[in-house]
Amino acid sequence: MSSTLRTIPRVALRAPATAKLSALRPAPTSSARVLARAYSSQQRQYQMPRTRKAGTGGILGVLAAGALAGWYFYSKQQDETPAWKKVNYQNVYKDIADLLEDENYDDGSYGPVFVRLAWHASGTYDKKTHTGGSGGATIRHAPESEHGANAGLDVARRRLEPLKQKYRNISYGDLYTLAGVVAVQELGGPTVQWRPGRSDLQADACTPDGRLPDAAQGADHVRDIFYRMGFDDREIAALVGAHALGRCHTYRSGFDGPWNASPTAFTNFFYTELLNNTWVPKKWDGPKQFVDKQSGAFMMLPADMAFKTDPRFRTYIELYARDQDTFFNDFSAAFAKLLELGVKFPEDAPTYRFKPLD
Ligand code: HEM
Repeated sequence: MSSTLRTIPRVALRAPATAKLSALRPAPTSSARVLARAYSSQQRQYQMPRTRKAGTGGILGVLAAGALAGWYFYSKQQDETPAWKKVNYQNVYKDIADLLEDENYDDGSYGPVFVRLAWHASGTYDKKTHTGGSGGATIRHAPESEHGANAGLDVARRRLEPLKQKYRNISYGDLYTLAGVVAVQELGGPTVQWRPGRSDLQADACTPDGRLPDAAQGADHVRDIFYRMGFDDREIAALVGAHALGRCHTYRSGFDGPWNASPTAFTNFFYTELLNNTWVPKKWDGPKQFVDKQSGAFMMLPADMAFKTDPRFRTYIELYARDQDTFFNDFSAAFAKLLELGVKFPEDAPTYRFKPLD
């Protein structure tokens, strides 16, 4: 077969099919010219699609190559962008806000338990060793997740988990702290500055048990715990005002009941209730706690009572009870500081102050 091919002249091999056909063309009489035109137009009709096909294919090829190159450079650039920069935090804020309400949970809101999650994720910080804090989100790992003080916070983490799946570039540390900010703001509290850029750590970075306050103790213990984090008396007194929110659960901490009648509204009621009520020990077989003498419906922890009895704390309790704006300002600053304890933020991490939703 190959030898047969070799015997055929190269010109014949290269000659287009049209060349052979033109050799068969009749003499150019006028009718023949018509025929020839018809023939050549037939040829054009036959050839044109081939030409057009090749052109479209070429353009498509160039476009595809361009798109491919564009995609390559885009994805390369995306890969080099740190994960925290790929998240739209305003959208996360909105999605967290949408998770707050649930008429079947507690008093109808996950807000209080989100605030507690943000606080317990952050309140493990030790300024001497620079360990703990919200940076690594170690609160989600055992043994830290199992520390007595963290009982019940799995509920908050589970509620937030779908958002971690939705925004896979957000760190748990950013998600948990932002949830605290959203809850404070959406329940009517002050706006709170917040920065992203925390990087999650593994279980080996868990902090030892005992870094969070023990509710059964008094002012000295409370100071030891909060001074270790780097707070002063005024900041401590402002932070504990978060006990306007939520309630104690016997099946979590052993204590029982809300601090006031509006546990899903961020107010200065912790201070007004603490000062204006007479608090008596609750008669029950649970841990020592106090209830208001009048109705017995509201409670105070022994550690809460220390803010009334300790003279230095009491100054601030009185200030915040009569001046909600000052409380809001001080709480906002102290809470923002709490959420950032020990976190090494990227230099270009922006500071957000989200607008509360309507
Ligand atoms: C003196 C220091 C503190 C002590 C001893 C303390 C103790 C407690 C205890 C025992 C509970 C009940 C937990 C349960 O049974 O579910 C609780 C709830 C709560 N704590 Fe504190 N806490 C302190 C400071 C703080 C701070 C600084 C914040 C926030 C800035 C905070 C926010 C909350 C919130 C919002 C709840 C309600 C949680 C819910 O409703 O699920 N606490 N706290």
